[in-house]
Amino acid sequence: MLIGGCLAQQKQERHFPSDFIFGAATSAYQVEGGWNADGKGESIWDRLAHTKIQDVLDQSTGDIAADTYNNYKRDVEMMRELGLDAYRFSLAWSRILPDGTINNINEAGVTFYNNLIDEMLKYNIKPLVTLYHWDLPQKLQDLGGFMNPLFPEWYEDYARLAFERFGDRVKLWITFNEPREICYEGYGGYTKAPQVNRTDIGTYHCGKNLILAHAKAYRTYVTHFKPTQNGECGITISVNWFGPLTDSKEDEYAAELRRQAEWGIYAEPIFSEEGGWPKEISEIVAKKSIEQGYKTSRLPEFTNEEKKFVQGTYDFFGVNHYSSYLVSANEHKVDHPVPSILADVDVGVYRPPAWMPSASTWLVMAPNSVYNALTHLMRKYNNPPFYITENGWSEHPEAPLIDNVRIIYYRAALNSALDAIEAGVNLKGYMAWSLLDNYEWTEGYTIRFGLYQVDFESEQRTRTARKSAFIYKQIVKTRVIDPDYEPDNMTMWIDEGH
Ligand SMILES: CCCCCCCCCCCCC/C=C/[C@@H](O)[C@@H](N)CO[C@@H]1O[C@H](CO)[C@H](O)[C@H](O)[C@H]1O
Repeated sequence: MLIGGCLAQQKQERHFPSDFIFGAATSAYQVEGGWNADGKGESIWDRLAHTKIQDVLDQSTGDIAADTYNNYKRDVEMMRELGLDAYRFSLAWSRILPDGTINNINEAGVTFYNNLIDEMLKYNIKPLVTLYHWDLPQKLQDLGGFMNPLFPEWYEDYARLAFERFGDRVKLWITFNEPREICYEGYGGYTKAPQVNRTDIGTYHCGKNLILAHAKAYRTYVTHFKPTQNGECGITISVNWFGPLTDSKEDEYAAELRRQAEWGIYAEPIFSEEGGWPKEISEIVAKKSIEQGYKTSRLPEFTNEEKKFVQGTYDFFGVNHYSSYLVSANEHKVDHPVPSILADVDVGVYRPPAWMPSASTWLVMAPNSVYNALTHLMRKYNNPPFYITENGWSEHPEAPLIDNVRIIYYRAALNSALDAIEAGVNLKGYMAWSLLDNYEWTEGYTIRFGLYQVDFESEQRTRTARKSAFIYKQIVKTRVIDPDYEPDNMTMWIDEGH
């Protein structure tokens, strides 16, 4: 089209599908507070925050956090303001089962989640419920937690109760949030509760028990609940992109090994046609284990029966994606504990300085990040239904409400998601992390991810919409990413019908 003698750039509006689900995400320990309210039992994060306060950057706890336990109606109002289709939150296992076992149900805890779910459904907001988001009942950790071979049975009992009590209204279930953080950081390392730090076997033994627990819960859902409740059940895996630093074969192989270490060991047994652990890392760990004097591999093998039991246990693949890294076979290596999973794969990781840093050391703004991760998973696992269950940008507490960098990040990530959809990725939805500022684990309240700012000094934990909330609201409403959209002001409202 020619206007004034020049070719006018027509805005090529790309739309998200009309049935695409936009939402936001949180987790119980990070937002709820009420750490011991109404019969709730102690979790491993209560224990860490209360006994290892020196390991938390600002010596804070999640005892109150954003006080969602008392402010959930305000949180639902914020979901309405954003016009969300769905909201992802997690159940605190120890709020429902204080000692972790099915013998002692805390009805007050069940009531809290029923109230939250009912308030959301009043306004047609779909609950996307994570059964486990890192806050194991301490009483189960006292028995070994994820290292105990009985863990899959404990977890299946808990999941079954959740399906019984909430499954009439909850149609999207996530068994675990981020096996990597649960196992590698919590059992193979020290950076997450319960800080077991068994670098040699923690990641691997936790990983096997977690995967078996996931499969038990999934099969229980499909057999006993799905026929009447018609919901879907999946798992959320932390899938940041790890690509080769150069196009050399060594770096390509090194990148594949790092992907296997970061998320392949959890995805392959569930989503791959072969099942079981990824071949390359399995062979490496077996060889190194024998060289190191172990009688058997530090990565405990699945039996053929277990492999079959785990394979195909999904209705969708939940992807938590934030950033990318470049992997080298020989450069940028750092010392890792020996033995440990990162020493096993023995590769280097690099991020170009041009990739803008956030407030989180691990999170930088990388080009085509969502596209690279999702198209790789599509090709590797035959394009299962995907939900991006977390994606977001962090800033420091003093950053202004006019959070223009977060807006750049979200627009780039959502454009990359559209690129992935156009490439054929079966992407069904996107959950922004996070609805509101929350307790960022061992970084306490020093890191902020919220579309809504939380004043943690105020009694009522006042929530205030950041500019990014208005931008996200517009994308949710129009299903279009308009790079020029600017809100008229910073006063939030609820659109009719929400
Ligand atoms: C100069 C050094 C260059 C190399 C950098 C070091 C190598 C890093 C190796 C990659 C590590 C990536 C770990 C990142 C994981 C995150 O994606 C994951 N932890 C996100 O978890 C979710 O994060 C949310 C916001 O932080 C929130 O905490 C939520 O509960 C989590 O599910």
